[in-house]
Amino acid sequence: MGSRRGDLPPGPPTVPVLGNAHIFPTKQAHVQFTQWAKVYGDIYSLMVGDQVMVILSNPRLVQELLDHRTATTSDRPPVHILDVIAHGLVVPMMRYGELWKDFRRVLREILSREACARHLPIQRAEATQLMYDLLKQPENFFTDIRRYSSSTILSAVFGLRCPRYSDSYISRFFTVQRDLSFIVGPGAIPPVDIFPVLKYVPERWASWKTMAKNIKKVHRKLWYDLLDVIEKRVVEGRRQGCLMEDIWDNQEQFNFNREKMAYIGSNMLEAGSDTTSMFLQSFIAFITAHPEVQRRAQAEIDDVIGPSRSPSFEDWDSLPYLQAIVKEVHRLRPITPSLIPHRTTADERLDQYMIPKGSTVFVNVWGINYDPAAFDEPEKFDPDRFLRSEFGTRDGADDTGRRHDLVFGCGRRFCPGMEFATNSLRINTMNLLWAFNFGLAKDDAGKPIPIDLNDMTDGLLLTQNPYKCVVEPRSQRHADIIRTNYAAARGLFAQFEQELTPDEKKYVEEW
Ligand code: HEM
Repeated sequence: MGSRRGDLPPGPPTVPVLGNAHIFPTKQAHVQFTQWAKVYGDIYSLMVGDQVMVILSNPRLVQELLDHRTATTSDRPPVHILDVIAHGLVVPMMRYGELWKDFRRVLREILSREACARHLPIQRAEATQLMYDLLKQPENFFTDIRRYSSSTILSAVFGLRCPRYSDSYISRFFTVQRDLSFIVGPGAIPPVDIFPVLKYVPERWASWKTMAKNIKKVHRKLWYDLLDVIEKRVVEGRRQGCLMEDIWDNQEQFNFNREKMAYIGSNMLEAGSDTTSMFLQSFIAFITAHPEVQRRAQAEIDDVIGPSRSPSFEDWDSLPYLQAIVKEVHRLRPITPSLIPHRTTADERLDQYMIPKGSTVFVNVWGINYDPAAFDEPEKFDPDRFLRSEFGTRDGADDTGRRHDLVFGCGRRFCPGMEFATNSLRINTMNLLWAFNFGLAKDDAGKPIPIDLNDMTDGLLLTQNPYKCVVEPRSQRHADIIRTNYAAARGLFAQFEQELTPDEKKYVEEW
């Protein structure tokens, strides 16, 4: 146990029993994955006990294995704690099989391009509130963005918006997110997936089991409460067109019982909320730290849109420099820098190596995006690289298998929410640059406080840790248009505010 077979991809030396488990990175894994790629190559392996982990750091290899051989590379490694907490109903970590196919079929249908087009009005209206919030409380931009992304998903999925960061559903959701990230994070519970025998330690010696039970209770209560909102609305004839009402209406056709319905809603919320806000938080950090890029993007926006109206969705195609900025932020801050691992269900050969059935495969997006053989000065924030070449790569770079949407995953596990997410990113990046100047905050002595772009979160999802910046409207005219648009959006919001508490309603009236 722990040793590496001769036909596997190379990797760091192993020790008996543990293999490489003792050096498997528990923090910023993508950074270590990238360092090892420099030593062992674009395909290498790690042994964790007797489990094989393969790390791919080259787009051609990713395409060959995960995009082309999807029948045998679409499973996920087991995560016992999610079986306990969520009965295995968390789609991003769900094992490949009939249950996953049932969920995926529904997600494909309700997150299709046409379905997402139906939700554009509320996405736009929520984005208007984001601008309005930034006008009124610019110092809270970090949480304003998080409110935006969660409220947008809650609105589209449950027809239920949260006008405030502290509103009940949204804050219950954030608690659930925090608990879940903690318990699936490194070191929170013993390594039960590597040593399954640990699952059978009685609860009196395994406090993590009590913790998991408590988290499960809070989770299920939230998801079932949200489902009750939908049921009540449908029964009382107050439908408002959200995604969960579609699922409710088609539950037989979808083969969905109450539990599956409760969890599919939660899946969209969990997978779609922080991913979107984290991108926008990184985006603002980069444009604040690079004022010359910000000014040039604003000049482009002014040419196309001007100060007399706010951006419309259709403007996106006329803004090549902004498109290049968004690509560059995706390159430098991929939200999931090692994606979510896939697992093989048959032996596969890749180049000269064997990848045995049951291997866990990580895509080292970070290493691919920071590869000096592909990108000139890969650490540099340089949106122009995407104007010079399709993928931002240097002359003569090998682009086999390279694609813009790798940050959204591979093969059959490709993110089903990409369309929804992309719409949000387009609307908000246009709005933010049209409406505001983002500048460095100043300390008490009036000295600018630089943003440390290397101060990033640790965990499955990657963004900047909270930072300070000054957010100011670009002119009185811009501010007036934001206020007018927010007032106009109130009509649409009303359909999503049926279930607000009296306190929340009062807030909306006074805000
Ligand atoms: C910037 C925003 C987003 C990014 C970067 C992102 C990225 C990803 C990635 C990398 C995966 C894993 C793909 C793989 O395993 O190969 C994934 C899976 C998933 N995403 Fe997204 N996502 C975003 C937004 C969303 C949104 C808005 C939703 C839903 C409304 C969503 C729903 C899901 C679901 C349900 C899965 C699991 C798919 C499966 O395992 O079959 N995501 N996403």
